[in-house]
Amino acid sequence: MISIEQMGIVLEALPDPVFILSRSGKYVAVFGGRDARYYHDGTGLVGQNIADIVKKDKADWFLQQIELALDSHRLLIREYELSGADVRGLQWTGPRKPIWFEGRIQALDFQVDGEDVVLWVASNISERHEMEVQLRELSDTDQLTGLFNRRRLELDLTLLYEAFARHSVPTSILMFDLDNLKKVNDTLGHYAGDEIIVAVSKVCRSELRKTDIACRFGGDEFVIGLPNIEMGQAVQFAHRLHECFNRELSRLCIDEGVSATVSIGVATMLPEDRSYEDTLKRADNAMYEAKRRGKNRVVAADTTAADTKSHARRVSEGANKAQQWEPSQSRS
Ligand SMILES: Nc1nc2c(ncn2[C@@H]2O[C@H](COP(=O)(O)OP(=O)(O)OP(=O)(O)O)[C@@H](O)[C@H]2O)c(=O)[nH]1
Repeated sequence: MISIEQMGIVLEALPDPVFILSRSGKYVAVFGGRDARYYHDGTGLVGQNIADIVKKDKADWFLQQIELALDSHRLLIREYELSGADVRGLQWTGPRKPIWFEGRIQALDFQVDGEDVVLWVASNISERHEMEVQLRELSDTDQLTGLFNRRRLELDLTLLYEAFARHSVPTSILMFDLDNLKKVNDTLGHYAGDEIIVAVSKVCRSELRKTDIACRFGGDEFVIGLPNIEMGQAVQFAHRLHECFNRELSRLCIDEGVSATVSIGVATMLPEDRSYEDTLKRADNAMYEAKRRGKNRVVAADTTAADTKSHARRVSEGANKAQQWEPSQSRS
């Protein structure tokens, strides 16, 4: 049999800190978690209330989890970030960086001072979390350019479409494709082609806002999502981008007779659109219209309601009617 004293030693030896917290957020007891490489010493928290030592939004979140665990009587598992600096009164001996925790929260079948209590085991999962973030970034990123890949674009455009449909946030899409990349590859080699793809993505990165989404759609095709941008602004932006592309690509000193340019199609989300794919399709059509008209240009898709309604028919007929932007059309 383990004695009460031995039980106390076992609790203190627990590698992860274990808190007993009351429904109102009082730290009733703290055990274990003594390794300062992973945890701050929490013994000073006993007797304090979470609402008095942690910022309000975080304290509210903790209280909510305690409530949930008590009401459901089921084990709750939650991940959260907390820094030593977030908690008033902690001794500054633990990790300097914010810690990612996995909290396991379980209701206990007894009360302390007339209050329900939970057991809260807090495990430091910072390394695992960092790895998960890196993995997520890798699975979202195109290897050659560092831009987002198609998978991530689809997720982000879905969110932009929801913001457009629910809150009427104007949103535009640019689709562009390199001109003559095959000839560059065939004449100057695949690395020269890669260089062009990378140069174009660098221009995207330097010209876009943080909230814009740039993606390599595949091969030599790219897509840019522009939240809060209406058609006129999108067309203006596309022209600016086009100039930057030309400037950058001409600096690459491609041999005479072999040069890469860019054809851009522009479309904006319309109330008739059922999903972002409708908008993307119009941008794609406009891009092919740019190719058809001789490449190296910007073409804006039709945006009038009548044109939009007949869009599907035009596409199925292969007519691809699109407008080329003239400065007078701009609505900056
Ligand atoms: N160097 C390089 N080439 C690629 C890459 N991905 C796709 N390509 C090439 O890009 C070309 C894309 O095909 P197309 O768009 O029909 O070729 P294009 O010469 O640009 O034709 P236009 O768009 O009509 O001007 C193909 O030759 C692909 O092999 C890549 O990652 N690196």
